[in-house]
Amino acid sequence: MNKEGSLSINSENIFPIIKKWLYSDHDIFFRELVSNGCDAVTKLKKLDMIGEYTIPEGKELCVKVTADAETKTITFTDNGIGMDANEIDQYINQIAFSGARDFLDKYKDKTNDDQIIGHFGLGFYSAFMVADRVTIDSLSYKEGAKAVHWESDEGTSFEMTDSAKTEIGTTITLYLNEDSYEFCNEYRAKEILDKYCSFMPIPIYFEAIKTAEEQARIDEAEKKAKEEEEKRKAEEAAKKAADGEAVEAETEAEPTEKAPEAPKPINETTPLWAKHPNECTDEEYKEFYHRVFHDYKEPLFWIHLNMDYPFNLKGILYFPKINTEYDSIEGTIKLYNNQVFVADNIKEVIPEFLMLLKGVIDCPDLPLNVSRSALQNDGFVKKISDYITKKVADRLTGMCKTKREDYEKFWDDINPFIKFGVLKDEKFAEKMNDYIIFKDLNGKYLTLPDILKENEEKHKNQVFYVTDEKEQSQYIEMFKKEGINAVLLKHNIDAPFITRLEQKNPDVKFVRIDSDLTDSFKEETSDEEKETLKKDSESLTALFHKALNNDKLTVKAEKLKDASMACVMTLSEEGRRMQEMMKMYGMSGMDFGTPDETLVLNLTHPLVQYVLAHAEDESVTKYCEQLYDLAALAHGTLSPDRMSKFITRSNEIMMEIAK
Ligand SMILES: Nc1ncnc2c1ncn2[C@@H]1O[C@H](COP(=O)(O)OP(=O)(O)OP(=O)(O)O)[C@@H](O)[C@H]1O
Repeated sequence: MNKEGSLSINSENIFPIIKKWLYSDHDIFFRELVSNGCDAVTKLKKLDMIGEYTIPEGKELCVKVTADAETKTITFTDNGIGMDANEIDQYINQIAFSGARDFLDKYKDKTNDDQIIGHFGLGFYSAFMVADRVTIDSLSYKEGAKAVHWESDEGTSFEMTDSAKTEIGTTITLYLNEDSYEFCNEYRAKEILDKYCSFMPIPIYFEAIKTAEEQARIDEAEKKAKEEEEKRKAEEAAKKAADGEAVEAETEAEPTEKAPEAPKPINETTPLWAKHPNECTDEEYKEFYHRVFHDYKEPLFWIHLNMDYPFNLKGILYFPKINTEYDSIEGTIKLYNNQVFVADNIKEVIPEFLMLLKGVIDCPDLPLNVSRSALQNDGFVKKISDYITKKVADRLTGMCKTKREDYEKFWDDINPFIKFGVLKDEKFAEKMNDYIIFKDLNGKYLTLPDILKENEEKHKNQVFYVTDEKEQSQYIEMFKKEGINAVLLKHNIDAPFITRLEQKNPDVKFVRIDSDLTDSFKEETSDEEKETLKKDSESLTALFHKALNNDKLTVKAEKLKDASMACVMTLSEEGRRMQEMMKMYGMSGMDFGTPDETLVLNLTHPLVQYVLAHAEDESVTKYCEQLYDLAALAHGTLSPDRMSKFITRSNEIMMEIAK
């Protein structure tokens, strides 16, 4: 047999397009060719099942990939169904190439922003991304079939002749072009196979052949190591002999040559997600998590998705443990199509907030050979995404209802995720509404209605919160002394989250613990005293403005119950939130001035009384500066300049005491 033909593809048009398309993932040819091999094996197994073919006893059907760094080739061999000359003509010469051409025609004008998900659909043709010359040797399972050799240079014309292949199946050989030699490197090839093929349904074996030079280097190193070991032993024996110790003849038998271990497939043909949840143990879930996500920490818990109808979807979503409250949370959702890896974090299919989790989703029904924008508008895809969201919400609310202890235990880790979900997804928000809890100053968890009820009497519809336990410790102490509760809201997500809560509950107001001093902290004052307070406030304001050379600072005099505190700084809630928002939108480089600070001076404290009584003294400036800095320090840090002045001044004050 000898057949030649033209594939009627204009390489000048097509190659630049393909190269552009696959610029970032040239490596997908591994996936396409290995999965073609798996398909061929699956088909043969089906024929065996329906009695049209009998797989010889003991024969393992598999795919073998060999990366040969010496000859710069990669071969993909399967012992599946095989193809005869007609089939190659039909599937490769016509369908494969026309398929690739259709694909390119359809997408050549699209920009990179609208990429095809995972580049599905290029199939066999993707081999030409990395190889100038590709050959196929195939023997069909059909009785009396003749083996065929097919080859093509550049992918534009082909030649078909007889092949010497004797085993049923197909071998595809890629003669890599110079730009693509990296793919026959053992480690690179293995890395790509791990990425795409780790869970394909047929065993895949990998073999690497080193270059002659590499092999010679390895042999040389082994020889050297052996010689050194022998030299060491001889020296040891000589030393013992010199010391008069009897030198025992080496009784140890030479280690018997170990039989070489049978090669192991690189993949797991039945991944955990494909099993029924009842058949999986906690240990298996954890092991899978560590292995797939390279996260040494234990996951908190997981959700096994297992759906057959109305669409087929399987997967496992893990809630990861977050290292510290400052960790940015970034998950990975790996998308598979029938155990073939497609890509990570496809936001068109997986709701954005779920991308903070780690997990795998396998959905064979997904239309993957379409562009991203098409996926986004696809009703079916929307259903999938809604289903996943619902499952996650059900699991969380279920846990809150029946295992409240667990829910509270996980809350610190999972709350940023839930809050992000509430902000991003209205349906999720609706479901989670009654299951948002808040940790209070005593470490107890309360719902919003619980907190409002607690505060009903003195602070109706107000929720006090802490964002930083260290910086706000002075206020926490005050709150605790007065028996007023507050909740911890320490994550970045909390700022937009409480804004949302306020929008949804217009009566409720969240105020940070340091934003104001409510009447609860002040002594009761008669009208007369109020008058004096007002006057004192005015005098102190004038005094501090002059001393600090700052007219803008708001100064207030109060009679606080806690007599041990001379002064406190408060920051207006609104001003602070506004500033935080600016920061979040990346406008932090701009100067927005200090947020509305108020220096509250405690008139029950002797120091404040002293300042008031000695307004004319020269030393009073120092007192004012020191009080102002102390109030600011209790609330965070000072600027470097202010800090050095503070230290110098503190030393001076101590020197005065020492006099
Ligand atoms: N290793 C193989 N063994 C048997 N048949 C094969 C093999 N590789 C390819 N084929 C045949 O060639 C056809 C075309 O392959 P190609 O990879 O281009 O597209 P596909 O696998 O059908 O689709 P896609 O890869 O886009 O999902 C296949 O459908 C199959 O019939």
